[in-house]
Amino acid sequence: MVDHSVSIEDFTLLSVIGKGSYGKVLLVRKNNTGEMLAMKMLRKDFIARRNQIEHTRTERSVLERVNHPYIVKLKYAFQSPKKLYFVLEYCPGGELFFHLSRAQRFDEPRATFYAACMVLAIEHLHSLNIVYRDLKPENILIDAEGYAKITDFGLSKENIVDNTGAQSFCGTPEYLAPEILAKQGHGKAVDWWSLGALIFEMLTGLPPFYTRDREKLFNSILHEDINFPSYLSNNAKDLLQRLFVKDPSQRLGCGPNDSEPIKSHPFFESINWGALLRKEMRPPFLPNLSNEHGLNNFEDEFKKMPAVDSVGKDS
Ligand SMILES: O=C(Nc1cccc(C(F)(F)F)c1)C1CCN(c2ncnc3[nH]cnc23)CC1
Repeated sequence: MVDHSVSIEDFTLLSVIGKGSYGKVLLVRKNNTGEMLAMKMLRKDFIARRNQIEHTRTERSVLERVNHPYIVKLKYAFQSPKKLYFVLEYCPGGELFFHLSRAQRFDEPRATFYAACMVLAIEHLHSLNIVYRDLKPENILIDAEGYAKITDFGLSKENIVDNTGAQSFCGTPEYLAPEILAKQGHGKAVDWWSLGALIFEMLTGLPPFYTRDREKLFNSILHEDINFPSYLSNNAKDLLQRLFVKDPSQRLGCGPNDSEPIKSHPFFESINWGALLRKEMRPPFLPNLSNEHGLNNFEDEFKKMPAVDSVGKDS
């Protein structure tokens, strides 16, 4: 269970690793154990203004009871008059997005490995009747051994949408399933669509249906078929075709066995699912941790910011 009895004094703030207008993420050390952790600080007024209290509370309560090797653990949660603090396990490998943008694209074994970690994480959330909805490279982190984990949802940067309404969908829409855009509600099948979008982007370097024009993007997600680069393997193309089915009831993974037909697809033939769940499969890439605490795996723009207990302007 998450410990609520700690306070900011129990931590030494070391470096900024993520920042937005309403919050930031710091690399911190827990003073009594020396443990390195990621502390997410959010401004209450910002969340309240966007009536995200309920959303944040439910997401947090979800996170508190989830324990899985490929889901970032929430270790501590506490608050001050103005702020909420969530202390999560630290992944020194940084965001998957950081590595994907530098590598342009991943080879199939690497993409398959990260996708398989995500299949197990999503399968676990679905077993708790939780739909993740937010699978995208920025929400996937690499731990010290090179395994991929999904980060805390509901508190991630995209989930607190601005209330202009213009951005009525959370964050970048590339991975949104058609049924979300068509406002037909969304069940577990949306996560399998997003898995397809993640695999596509890891193998090609671009999200599916990539266009700068938001309107065209929505229309193509809703109505167009995806075209696959010729270098994709037949297994990859076949799996992606079955995940990019617009009708969620016909999509792979939407049946009563949820992830089973996905795990048994030839694209994942190299994965020993039991071994992976026990973290006994060797990751394809070891993050470079030479620089202290792996900070080389985070954007430079954050590192020059002061690591202080303040968020936003009026704090
Ligand atoms: O949250 C992030 N950035 C970000 C960007 C804008 C706004 C905000 C918010 F306002 F919510 F604070 C956050 C990133 C994702 C989480 N990050 C983690 N890195 C390492 N270990 C981790 N363990 C858990 N998370 C991480 C890297 C940073």
